Amino acid sequence: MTTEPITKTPMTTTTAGWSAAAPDQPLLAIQGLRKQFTRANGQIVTAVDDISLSIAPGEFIVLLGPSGCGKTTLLRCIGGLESASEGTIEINGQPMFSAELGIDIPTRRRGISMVFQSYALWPNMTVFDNIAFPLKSRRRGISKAETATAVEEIARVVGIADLLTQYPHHISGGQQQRVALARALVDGNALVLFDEPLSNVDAKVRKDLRVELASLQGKYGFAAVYVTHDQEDAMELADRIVVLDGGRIAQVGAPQDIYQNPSSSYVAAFVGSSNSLPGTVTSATPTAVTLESAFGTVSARPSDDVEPGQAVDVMFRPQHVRIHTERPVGENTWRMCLRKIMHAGTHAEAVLTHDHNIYQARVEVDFDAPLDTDVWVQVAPRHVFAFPQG
Ligand SMILES: Nc1ncnc2c1ncn2[C@@H]1O[C@H](COP(=O)(O)OP(=O)(O)OP(=O)(O)O)[C@@H](O)[C@H]1O
Repeated sequence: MTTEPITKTPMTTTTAGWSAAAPDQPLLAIQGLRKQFTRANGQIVTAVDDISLSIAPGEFIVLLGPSGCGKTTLLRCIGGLESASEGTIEINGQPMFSAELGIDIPTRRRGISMVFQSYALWPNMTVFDNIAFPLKSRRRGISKAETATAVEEIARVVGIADLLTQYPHHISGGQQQRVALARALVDGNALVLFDEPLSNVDAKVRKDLRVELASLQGKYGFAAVYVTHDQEDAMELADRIVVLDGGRIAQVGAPQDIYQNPSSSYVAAFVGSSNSLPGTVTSATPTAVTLESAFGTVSARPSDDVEPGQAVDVMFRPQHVRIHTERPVGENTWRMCLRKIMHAGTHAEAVLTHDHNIYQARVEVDFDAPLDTDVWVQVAPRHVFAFPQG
């Protein structure tokens, strides 16, 4: 597993003309970070558990995982809203936090911007003043004219130039989030933290904002740490996804890499959809894993993590399932009953059952076969994973 940053050349200046980090050093370096909370009943929760991660200038990192896996706590530690219990955080080579050395630089001096799910706009300020706020609160302020230029530029880029005199409660949720985005970007900080910023807007606006966010990042070159439990956000936005499980890193990698080579059944189930059933390994060689399951003998791709006799989760993705009405030649050919076809616009999902268990296969929109009849299902061994159980 790599926790090193990918190489990507960011722009070295941003909206307000600040310099980003040198491309050859990580913008953000986290070492051995741990955060424990004590609940009201005295129970200790380890929300972040020994996380080490480096992020390159201009890199877009998504922290992905189910509720309670520690995404927000990790983000809040980076932002200085939470003090970790152990470990270090450096931004641009400068220590921001060290439990050992007692360093804990306040949020406003970390050189970061934040965008929250709740927008967190000032209700009594116009859109203009909300966006201008970070510039006005700088210790060495900039002139009124420079502020106006910066605000107008970023408002134009995020598509809210006509709303500058409005108050937050007079504009839509999607527009409010654009204001929050503009406020985060106007200062030109090289690192922007996002905490589920799209979860309060409807699906269409979410999609639009996601595309705009990606293009803004391309334009301004800021690095991002983006928290979400939405795998579409993660797949579309991330240079690298960090999948968290119980406060620990389960896997780090480029979206396609994680999708195609998940390291565990936890990751396979969370990134992309998958079918799964239990099995027992009968042989494991450098070229193949063979196992017994409710489907009979199954051939899976090779894995260093399993050995004969081991109980495993057998997993395969719906888009790798082929459905045939006549028995095809080859391995991993199973008889299933076709129960339903669910249409989803560009494709369709066939719902199949075997021994009362449900499996899914992605099919063409025009796929047609009689329901409640038996079909043959085939999955190439290279698309079948065998993961140790647990
Ligand atoms: N202030 C707190 N006091 C006690 N426990 C906390 C506190 N904040 C978070 N936790 C616990 O730490 C763990 C991680 O929480 P965190 O909010 O970071 O998860 P998350 O992945 O962001 O979840 P969600 O997606 O639901 O926001 C959870 O078990 C949570 O209950």
